Amino acid sequence: MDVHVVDHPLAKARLSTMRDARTDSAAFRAALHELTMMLIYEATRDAPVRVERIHTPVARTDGYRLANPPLLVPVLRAGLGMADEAHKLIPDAQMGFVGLARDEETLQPTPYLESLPESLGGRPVLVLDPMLATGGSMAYTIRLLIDRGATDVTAICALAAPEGIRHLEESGMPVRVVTASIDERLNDSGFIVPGLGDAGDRQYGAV
Ligand SMILES: O=P(O)(O)OC[C@H]1O[C@H](OP(=O)(O)OP(=O)(O)O)[C@H](O)[C@@H]1O
Ligand SMILES: O=c1cc[nH]c(=O)[nH]1
Ligand SMILES: [Mg+2]
Repeated sequence: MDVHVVDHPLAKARLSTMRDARTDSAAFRAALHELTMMLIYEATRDAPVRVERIHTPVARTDGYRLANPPLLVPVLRAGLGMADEAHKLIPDAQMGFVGLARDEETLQPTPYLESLPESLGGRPVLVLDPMLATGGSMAYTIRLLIDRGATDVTAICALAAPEGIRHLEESGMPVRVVTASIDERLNDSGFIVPGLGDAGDRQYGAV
């Protein structure tokens, strides 16, 4: 499985702001927005482009646009904080939504929303979720996408735990991971260490 760690100094700075327990919700959301831009930028580096002739005020030249804009799929709640920034970079993208809440005891994802196009054959998909912990939520989401015919899926995560990467690898599903860090481990409560806490709560408040 292809795992790409975006360890650019500017990405590290945004991630450090998110990790810092003193960062308030507004600053956390702002740092996640900026980090999302960097992750999407890297994730689409090799995306095929369509070339068309355009006119500058001075001359004719080649213009470029994405040949096959991806479907963006934020995983609610925490992934919502990545949706608008990803959409700004790829304005032609369609967006689907998946809502999952991890059970605090079993750590299994409980689904509460699924709004996805019926058929995804031939379409790249970018799944947006800041946290890849046990990998259960991401694996659940990717399964929904594969069941609709997706074969080109990229998980865009601010942070990943080694356990989550291993989970996706062992699932055998066709997925690539783009993240700003692979942290040390999960703790006994399934939180990423050192991590940043609960990404949903830090953006929107505790539920
Ligand atoms: O890899 P996993 O062990 O499945 O954990 C990761 C999931 O946990 C968080 O969501 P959470 O369930 O806390 O929901 P929230 O976004 O509403 O806070 C996070 O945004 C992921 O979706
Ligand atoms: O550390 C973690 C693990 C799962 N979900 C989060 O929001 N944070
Ligand atoms: Mg949460």
